[in-house]
Amino acid sequence: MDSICPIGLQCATEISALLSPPSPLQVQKYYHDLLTARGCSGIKVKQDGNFGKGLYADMDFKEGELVLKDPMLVGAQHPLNKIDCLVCSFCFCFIGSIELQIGRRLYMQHLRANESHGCEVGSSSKHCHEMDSSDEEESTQQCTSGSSKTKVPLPEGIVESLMNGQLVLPFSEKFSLPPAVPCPGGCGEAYYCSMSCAEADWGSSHSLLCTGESSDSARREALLKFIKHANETNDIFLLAAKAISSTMLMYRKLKAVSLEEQMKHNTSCVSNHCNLSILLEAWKPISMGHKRRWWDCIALPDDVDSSDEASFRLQIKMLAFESLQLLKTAIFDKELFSLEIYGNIIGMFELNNLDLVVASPVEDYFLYIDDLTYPNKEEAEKITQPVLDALGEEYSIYCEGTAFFPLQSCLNHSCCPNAKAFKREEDKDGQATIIAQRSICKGEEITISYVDEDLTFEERQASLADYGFRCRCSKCIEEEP
Ligand SMILES: C[S@@+](CC[C@H](N)C(=O)[O-])C[C@H]1O[C@@H](n2cnc3c(N)ncnc32)[C@H](O)[C@@H]1O
Repeated sequence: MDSICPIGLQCATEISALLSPPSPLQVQKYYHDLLTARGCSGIKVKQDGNFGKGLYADMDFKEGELVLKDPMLVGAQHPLNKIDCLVCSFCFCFIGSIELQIGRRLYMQHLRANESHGCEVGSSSKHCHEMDSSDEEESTQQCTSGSSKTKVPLPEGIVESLMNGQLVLPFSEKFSLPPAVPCPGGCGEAYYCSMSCAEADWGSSHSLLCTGESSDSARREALLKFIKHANETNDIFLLAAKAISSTMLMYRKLKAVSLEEQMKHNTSCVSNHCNLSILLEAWKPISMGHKRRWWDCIALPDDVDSSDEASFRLQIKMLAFESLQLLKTAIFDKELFSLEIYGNIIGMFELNNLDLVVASPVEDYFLYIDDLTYPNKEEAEKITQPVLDALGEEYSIYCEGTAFFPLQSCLNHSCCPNAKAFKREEDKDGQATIIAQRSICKGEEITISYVDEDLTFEERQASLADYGFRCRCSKCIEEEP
């Protein structure tokens, strides 16, 4: 990041500016502008409650009414889920064709059949919060999709024909998907539903994270090491890399605009102060999220004794340090993004993120075949039944990942909430969807439950400790022994 932080300086001013929380005025303006830009009416972000900022109703909502659809700021598909679902790396919609989705999944599973699936280090089950029980069941498929207990493999040639489009499944044209557009950088990892998604991703973060031929080879090597480390430890590092890359790229864009303006008006502003304000502008969307250092806020896993807490937290800090060193070699070589900042970005994801879930069209396809009548059904099933047998019980798997949503992350918790982050059939599109659980009056704070509302008082408080607070809602006060 040229001239923000010249080599030799320690970037102390910049680091402390990035770590300082935005002023209430800046917060108010950011969310006002965001809601206006999205044409989002009926809600407001306010900061005068007891728990920092919160989301408030600016109109009455009826029970079951949609309160908010919130597109993500930054999100990523879980690495293991990439085996099962080919989705646009920017908007996460399914791409290719029904045949490609199925053939690719069978092929990839075959390749991985003998590989062991490691568990993530330092990952928290909280990323699953706000899912209803049926979603939880579905989400476990990600870890079990390798199971071949009930599967009858298809011949390799058939799998290949599904992937290369030679074998067309009956009625699949009714479920057409956008063709897969490969990453313009040639990494072979990212695919898109359109050129506009490819360009948007390239401009917002992928140009710094692409491992394709067009990237410098030394950086590519470093990037591959960073990605491997994240895949083997915790994929939240990939999300942090996206957040940092998007800040760096936005800084460059804003700097270029500022230089152009200066040239136009024949003025000059090359001071560090000028660069710092551009940097803070680029950092603004990330600066707004509630943050704590990752190693301070991560929940202590059940199998770690409280007497070992200090060493566990140190281990997590070391893991973040390792990841940051790899990332620095790959995408920047100065000291701007310190361990403290990296820890705060990851901590922000830990405290705010929601599951990213997108429903698979493969499920709709097989349901359609099942609903056909004689003789179409019998004819179609001659071809589709062996495919279903090869896929096994989990014939359809959702795209799953984790994402930070700028407005949803303003919602405070209550054990008797008035809203819920539902994943309804029609809402499985990668956005956060907030639905009124009962009628909500204008002016009321909108709350969701971060944990299962049916847990006992003690269980709820134990789960909420992961978010760093004890709940004092009316239900908790009533139930407190
Ligand atoms: C997802 S954020 C919610 C927005 C947050 N209030 C902010 O200022 O950005 C979650 C954090 O808000 C605070 N919080 C949310 N609900 C709370 C509650 N019922 N009691 C105390 N703190 C709460 C906790 O610090 C929690 O880690």
